[in-house]
Amino acid sequence: MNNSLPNASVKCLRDTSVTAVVFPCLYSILFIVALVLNSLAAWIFFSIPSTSTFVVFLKNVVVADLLMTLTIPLRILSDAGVGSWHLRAFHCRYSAVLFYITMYISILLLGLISLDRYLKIVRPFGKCALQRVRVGQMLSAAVWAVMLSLALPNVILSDQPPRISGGRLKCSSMKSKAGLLWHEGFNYFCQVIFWGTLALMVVCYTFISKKVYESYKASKSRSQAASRKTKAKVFVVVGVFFICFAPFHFARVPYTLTQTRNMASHCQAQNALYIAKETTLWLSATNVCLDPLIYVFLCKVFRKRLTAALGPKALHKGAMDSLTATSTQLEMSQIPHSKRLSYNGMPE
Ligand SMILES: Nc1ncnc2c1ncn2[C@@H]1O[C@H](COP(=O)(O)OP(=O)(O)O)[C@@H](O)[C@H]1O
Repeated sequence: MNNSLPNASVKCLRDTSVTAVVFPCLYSILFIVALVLNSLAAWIFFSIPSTSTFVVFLKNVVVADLLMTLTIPLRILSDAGVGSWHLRAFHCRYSAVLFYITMYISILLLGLISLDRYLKIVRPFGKCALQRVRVGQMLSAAVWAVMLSLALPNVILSDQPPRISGGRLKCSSMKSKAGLLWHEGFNYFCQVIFWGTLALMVVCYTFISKKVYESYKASKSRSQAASRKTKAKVFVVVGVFFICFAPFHFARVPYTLTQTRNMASHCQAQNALYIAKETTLWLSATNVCLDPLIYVFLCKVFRKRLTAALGPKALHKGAMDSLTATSTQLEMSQIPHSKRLSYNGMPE
């Protein structure tokens, strides 16, 4: 393996004619929406006591999403080419790393949330170790600690004087040989995190969906349409997760190889892969706006606090009902109360 920065990569100037205009605009919109939604979510969540692992994980997702949102302004300036190369270098070394880590922390936490919902159905009343608040807090802390410490070499090993040869500074040009090696290895590790979490979610939600369907049948519900709708809604969370993150994970591997090995020696191909990576990364980042919707749909306590905060008049009951109807919470009004099983796994 050739661990040195390929000459082709250094010589090939990054074409930023499109990215310098389009991405700052796209990220600006994302920043405003994400800041409003996540600040509101944080304000509500931190008035809710951590009485379940579910709330613990959701609180951690809010913190990760808020941190990720705060890195966006620097990304906007860096993409737009505003400021000196020092700003771009700061983005490469610190801000971009934090952006990626918080993204993967969110992914891991969403995996833990699906596992938690699954356990809630298997043991609605019993408490296994994973359902204890203390264990939830320790697991969340472990996720943060592992991700932060494993990404630290990405910061430390970006210590080379940046090579700017006319075009935009490439983050990989600030890395030593060891830095490039770690960057590539850590990116493979992140691929495992994403595809592993996706597999876990598919298994958990398939099981949840099956249980919800059985719950319908047991109630001898006449509404087959409602049952079908329920099953479809169950997959909304997994579907959104896949659509947001999968394209980036397909684009990331070949792009990383252009950074670390002599792959795609054609400059045009390198630029195309860069644009593909940037576009799909923006799509992944939109997840920071979608997570707050999950809180509304899945977390009853959150929904109650939100309604109270916005005031009963401000949020018309009809509007709230339609929100709940499109939710994945799957409250089953046709089912006798004693047999109801909601998507969030709790007998309502
Ligand atoms: N999955 C990841 N986790 C943590 N840091 C990452 C990850 N992927 C890339 N990085 C770091 O983020 C910075 C920007 O990387 P990258 O987006 O590949 O560069 P560029 O903007 O030049 O395409 C680099 O320091 C890189 O090591």
